[in-house]
Amino acid sequence: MAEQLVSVEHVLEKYIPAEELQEVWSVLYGRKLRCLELPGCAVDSASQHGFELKGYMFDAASEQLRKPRAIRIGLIQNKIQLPTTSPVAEQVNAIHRRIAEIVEVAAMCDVNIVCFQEAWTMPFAFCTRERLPWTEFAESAENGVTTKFCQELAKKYNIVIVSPILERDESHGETLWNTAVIISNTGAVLGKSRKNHIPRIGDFNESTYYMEGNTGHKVFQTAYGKIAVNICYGRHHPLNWLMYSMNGAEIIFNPSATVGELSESLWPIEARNAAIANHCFTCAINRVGTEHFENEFTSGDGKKAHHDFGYFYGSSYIAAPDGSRTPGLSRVHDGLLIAELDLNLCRQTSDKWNFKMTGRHEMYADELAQAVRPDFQPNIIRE
Ligand SMILES: NC(=O)NCCC(=O)O
Repeated sequence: MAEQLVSVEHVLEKYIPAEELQEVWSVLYGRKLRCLELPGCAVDSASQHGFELKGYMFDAASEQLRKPRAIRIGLIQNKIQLPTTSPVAEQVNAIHRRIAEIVEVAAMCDVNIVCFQEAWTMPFAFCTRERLPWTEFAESAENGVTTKFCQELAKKYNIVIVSPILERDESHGETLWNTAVIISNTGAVLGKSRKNHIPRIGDFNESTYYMEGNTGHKVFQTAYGKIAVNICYGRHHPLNWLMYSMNGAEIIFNPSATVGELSESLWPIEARNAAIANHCFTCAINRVGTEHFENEFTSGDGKKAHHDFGYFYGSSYIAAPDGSRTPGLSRVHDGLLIAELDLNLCRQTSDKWNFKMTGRHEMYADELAQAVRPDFQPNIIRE
């Protein structure tokens, strides 16, 4: 089998002549971002623990009345640590240990907010449709072992943590949800945001496991800025991004689990477009690796029964309101992507492009209200 491409950026850097590379970066990525100088101890630790570490800076123009609002965010992408047949508690513990190593490096780099990938404590077993053992990975958002683990890290490092888990909601008949828990830098659980849109495509048999979210489009005021979480498949829905932005999100995280054949060509477009359209920063995070399941499964799409989803292609990246973006993390390795953002760029870009002012939302609201009615007739004029 041919070796997997590590990243598109590697190929560009290898083959584009140096004198043209800068312009190619600008055309493809908006502008060439400055690299962050990261402390030697962080670089050493990332290399010792075998994960990629990259850092970039999105600056903004200086203003007379507002100070820069520079904060650092970190996105973590990773493989599962143990085979999917290992005992559940061992799998969870092993992933906790891995994430603790990476968060420690984030803290060395003065990261203020860190976000993990979708359903980060478990293999993405929702392809299988089997209940046990996968539903055993579900935990309380308020006091499950993973939330407690994150609370300790948050307090230790004074860091906000976005922790997307499979949630078991004991107050509502043990209902399962796909939920991001937001843990404040004080260690308190600030709240939770559930996945609104559930995929019904290919092997993504997720509706077998959990329900469409009922938490709307919450925005969380953290010590470092206003954040929201649009989980995975929600990135295909422009109105989902829009509503987080309407509630004032300055950064929208998009923790995901998606595979090459299905979505890799959409990946660089969707979160980046959302950053542009909504005058905010967006953060696309995807897991890496291929996860093997003991029992074969099919998905009613004519494909022969198989044991895995295919490869999760990583490529996590951050996009800014002005359309610029970081290079992606690798398609194959665990990694930590750090960016320093000046949040003033959100309003500066909004004042320049005026998408919020020119949005005509009242017109869409009226037309959408009609379009969802059972007696709706499309507005088509015919001769
Ligand atoms: N986890 C998830 O929603 N995946 C769906 C596939 C995709 O949106 O690319």
